[in-house]
Amino acid sequence: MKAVHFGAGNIGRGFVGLLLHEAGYEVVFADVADALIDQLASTPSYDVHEVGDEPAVKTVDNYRALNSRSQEEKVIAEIADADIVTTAVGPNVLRFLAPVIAQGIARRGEDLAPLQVMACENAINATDILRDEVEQAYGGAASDLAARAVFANTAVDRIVPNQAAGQGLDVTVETFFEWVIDRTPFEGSAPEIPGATYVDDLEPYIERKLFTVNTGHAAAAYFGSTAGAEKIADAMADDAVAARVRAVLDETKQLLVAKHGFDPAEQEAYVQKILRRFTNQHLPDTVVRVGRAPLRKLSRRERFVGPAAELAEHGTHPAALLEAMRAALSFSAPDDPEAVALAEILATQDPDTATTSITGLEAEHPLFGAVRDLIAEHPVGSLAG
Ligand SMILES: NC(=O)c1ccc[n+]([C@@H]2O[C@H](COP(=O)([O-])OP(=O)(O)OC[C@H]3O[C@@H](n4cnc5c(N)ncnc54)[C@H](O)[C@@H]3O)[C@@H](O)[C@H]2O)c1
Ligand SMILES: O=P(O)(O)OC[C@@H](O)[C@@H](O)[C@H](O)[C@H](O)CO
Repeated sequence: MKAVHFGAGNIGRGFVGLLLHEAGYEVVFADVADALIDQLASTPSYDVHEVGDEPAVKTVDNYRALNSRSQEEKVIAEIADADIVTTAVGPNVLRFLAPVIAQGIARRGEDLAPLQVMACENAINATDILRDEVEQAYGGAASDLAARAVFANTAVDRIVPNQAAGQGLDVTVETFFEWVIDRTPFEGSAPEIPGATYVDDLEPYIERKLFTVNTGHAAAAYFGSTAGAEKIADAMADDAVAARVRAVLDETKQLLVAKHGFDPAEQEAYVQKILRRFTNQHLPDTVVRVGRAPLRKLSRRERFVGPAAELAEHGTHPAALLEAMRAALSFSAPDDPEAVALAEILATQDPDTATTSITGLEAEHPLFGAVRDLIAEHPVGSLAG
């Protein structure tokens, strides 16, 4: 069994690659980072260090590595007879993978089972986004594509920080993980991946994950950054930050319970567990990594505006989520292109225009005015701190 996995970064090596390896797949890592691919190609194994209450070390071997830019033809050939394609590259990068995946699918022999494609990104229905791009790039008929490839949405959860320099290919991760996969597209032939959970309706799970883990995580990063913390665990050790994060998760809990019918006690236990994960002092995770790409995180269907908009539509003023958005608007990370672009938007666009360009909210939306007021705190001509 062979899997082609795009994105040999933190979650690629520390989670998806590991689980596919443990499921018995030979993993072909495809990435554009030259040094990383060279190192993977010349190293027979790497270790995943799980840190926390029950630490463990897992070794990943039986993999190969290709540069998906300079060795594109080889990647296409690998996809042509692979069983699975997975990605962990970031939602905005998926469109760049689509032409390669489409060509690989087009070259598959008629006798092969459909390629199983799963995007493992933090975004609602990331695999649908990838499928739409692959459809556009695919030369043949849509029915032909549907016969050759199956696309399933997933929700992946494991905190994998940026790795220390000098650590080589080894990855430090938390012990917790969850991989929830939509079973329905596979029509009875879902891949056997020990540790993965199959469900018939992914929406509640992906929303619960994104609007609890990622909303809370990003809130901790932005409140923590404002309070001067560098690490997420240190931010959460600040009682004022922890209380504000908790208030944010109270609001998303209200939405998730009302919308998806989660049992309130079960959701509360989920929240508690996640808050504990954020305090893991063994995990060297930073506010800069977790707060990365603030424009993506402040966009319409994402972890802040998504739940806040739905609460506002149902008459609830999402005060804590708005506080988190206020902190996000001031997020300063000079090496993060989106943080720089956000500051530029705030410094150059009037509040109405900036509200639309940052959040995608419609001017008549009940949340628009409250977000506009936050944005108006950054007068045109100033640069966000
Ligand atoms: N790190 C986590 O805790 C975590 C957990 C769950 C989900 N995720 C999601 O997984 C995805 C990846 O996150 P990460 O933390 O591993 O990031 P990362 O930056 O560590 O890894 C991304 C990798 O993708 C590669 N890449 C970029 N463009 C590419 C391209 N065109 N083709 C092939 N490879 C390309 C990069 O070189 C990098 O190695 C994101 O969507 C993230 O939200 C991350
Ligand atoms: O990857 P992002 O930028 O969408 O979000 C940053 C973190 O919140 C995220 O990577 C978490 O560590 C992960 O989603 C945990 O499962």
